[in-house]
Amino acid sequence: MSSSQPILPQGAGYGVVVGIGLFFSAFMVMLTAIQARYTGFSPKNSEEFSSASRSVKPGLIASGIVSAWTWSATLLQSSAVAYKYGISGPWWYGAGATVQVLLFAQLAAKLKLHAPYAHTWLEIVGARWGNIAHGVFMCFGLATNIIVSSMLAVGGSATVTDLTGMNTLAACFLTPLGVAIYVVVGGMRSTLLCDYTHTTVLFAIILVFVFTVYATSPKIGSFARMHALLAAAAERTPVDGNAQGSYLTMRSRNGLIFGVINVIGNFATVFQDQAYWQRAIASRPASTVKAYLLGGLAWFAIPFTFATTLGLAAVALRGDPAMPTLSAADVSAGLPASAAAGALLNKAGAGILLVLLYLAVTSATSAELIAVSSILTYDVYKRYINPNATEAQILTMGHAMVAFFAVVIGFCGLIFFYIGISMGWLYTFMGVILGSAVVPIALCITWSKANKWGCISGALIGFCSGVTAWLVTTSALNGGEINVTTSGGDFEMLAGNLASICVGGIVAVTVSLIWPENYDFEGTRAINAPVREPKPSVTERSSADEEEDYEEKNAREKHPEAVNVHAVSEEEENELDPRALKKAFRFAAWSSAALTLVLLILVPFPLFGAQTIFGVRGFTAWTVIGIIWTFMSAFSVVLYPLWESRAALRQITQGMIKDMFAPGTGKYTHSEPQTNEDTNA
Ligand SMILES: NC(N)=O
Repeated sequence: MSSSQPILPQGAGYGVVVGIGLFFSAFMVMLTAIQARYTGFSPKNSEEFSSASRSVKPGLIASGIVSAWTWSATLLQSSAVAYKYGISGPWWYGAGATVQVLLFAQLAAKLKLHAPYAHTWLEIVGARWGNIAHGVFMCFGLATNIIVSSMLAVGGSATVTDLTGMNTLAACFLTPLGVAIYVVVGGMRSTLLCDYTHTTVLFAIILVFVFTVYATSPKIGSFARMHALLAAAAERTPVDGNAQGSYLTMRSRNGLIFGVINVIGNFATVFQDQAYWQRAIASRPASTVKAYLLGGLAWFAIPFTFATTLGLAAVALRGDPAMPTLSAADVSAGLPASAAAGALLNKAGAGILLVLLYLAVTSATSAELIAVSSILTYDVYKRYINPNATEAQILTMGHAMVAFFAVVIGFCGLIFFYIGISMGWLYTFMGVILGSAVVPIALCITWSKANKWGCISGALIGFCSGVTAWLVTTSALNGGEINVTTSGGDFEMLAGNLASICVGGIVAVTVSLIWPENYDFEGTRAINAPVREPKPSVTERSSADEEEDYEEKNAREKHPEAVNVHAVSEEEENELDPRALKKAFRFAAWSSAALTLVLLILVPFPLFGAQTIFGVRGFTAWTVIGIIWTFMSAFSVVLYPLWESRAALRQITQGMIKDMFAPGTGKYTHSEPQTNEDTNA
């Protein structure tokens, strides 16, 4: 790790790692109690625990997407590629991992259309294609969760060790265990609320670094000075493969290679990670597409602006007495950001980076824990072990699996630590073993003609091709030597990623075109579909029914903006109207395709082709656009969720005030009207 002594004491490491876990556990207990008392939602119900009763509004879902998609790598690896390739690194990291979330909006729309009551994406695969497909794709799904969680553990623990000297293994185990406590306590809805608080602090800290680097730091302090320092760094050590060796150009061969790897790897980790399906499942049908488009666009600003700030600062500060020398292994471990934070702001910089990192790690880990718990509960326990499981058994299993996976994450971190695999290596490797299932999974959910055996064989043959291409390229380029270092090269990983996703896609599509299925999705629509009791006829209506109607009418008159629980589910039922969902899908398809074109082609390639080296004005404009984008992101995932939940917040506040002045009167009762926004509380 970096050559200098840790900037913070070990106690700070334990304090943050254990303290954040305990703080959020206490916060969850409080939120859950408030939620149960004033809104009527309680995670003691398994539907509420795993899918927040499918009722969450788009701002909070977008915030949850941003939070789940902000990994340790989002901050550390993006800064590492800025450090290695210059300004193209943050662009390729941000754009190359945003488009998948935008495109996922299409899958989310299809989910609501084809399987509105599913708990997991694997239930859809199982209902359409049976146990073999379910088993094969479950291996890909769980492998995705394990790789992502390991990356969180490995990246987070390397940085906490570097900053504080804390034992890496202790960090690997303590982080997921602390998160497991609050996930078990709160379930999906509270996890989304926790994500919201994490995201809020995350944006605040990123802006602190931005203003430090570009406005107040005596070491950099302006765009012009950063530009001059980057130009001087390129004079001393030109970047191999960049136009004129400059850090200030999008013409970067290795930046582009990283971009391609990034795009492929992140398709796998969105499309086959239950965490993103889970947010679509928790979302209200009418606003799922909006949530994913908003979440994707908001997220882009995090790696782009953070890495354009701290990753470039790490280059600019080379030679500064406070800046440690970074080896290739340090860069692969993602340490440029923490080195720059310490060099700029000393202990304060290191401290806030540590908090930032741990917020990112814990919120992404919470998403992974609840995702794996849902798969193990619904796709293993309920499907294969106890199909007649009761509500209580499902909930107990959900809790147990959260704890189990937290321990698994600790062990994965330990294994990767001992075999010397870093976060950067895992990040570029993920597409090699996961990429082959991307197209088959997308086809299963969206295309009636997708062929079962075409998709299964596509995923398996693509996997073998990816691993073979990766190893053969490693051997060919390194004189037959295959080890962790040689196999982690740019071309080696590029070959494996490309072979995996392309072969998987080509086999699945070709077989499906030759032997098309004609699936009507009736089987997937039936998954967990609620059994509706017919409304009693006028003659069968009891006086209790009439009394209920009378109360409902009264409540509506008193609260015109509110509806009761029955009305909410009626509204949700209306939102499942196929015509509206097909329209939402078309909107998702056009807008996500257009944004993908802009982010991956229209912006980077003209700059790549023109070999432009940014002058001070160009660099300033580039960075200021990132900063403005960051503010807009913060508004949409921090302020917008508050606005859309205003009625629920008012209801909770009123309940608390009532309780304060007349204890016991503020509690939510079933007959009390529940606002639309309650569903977001
Ligand atoms: N979530 C990512 N790829 O940072």
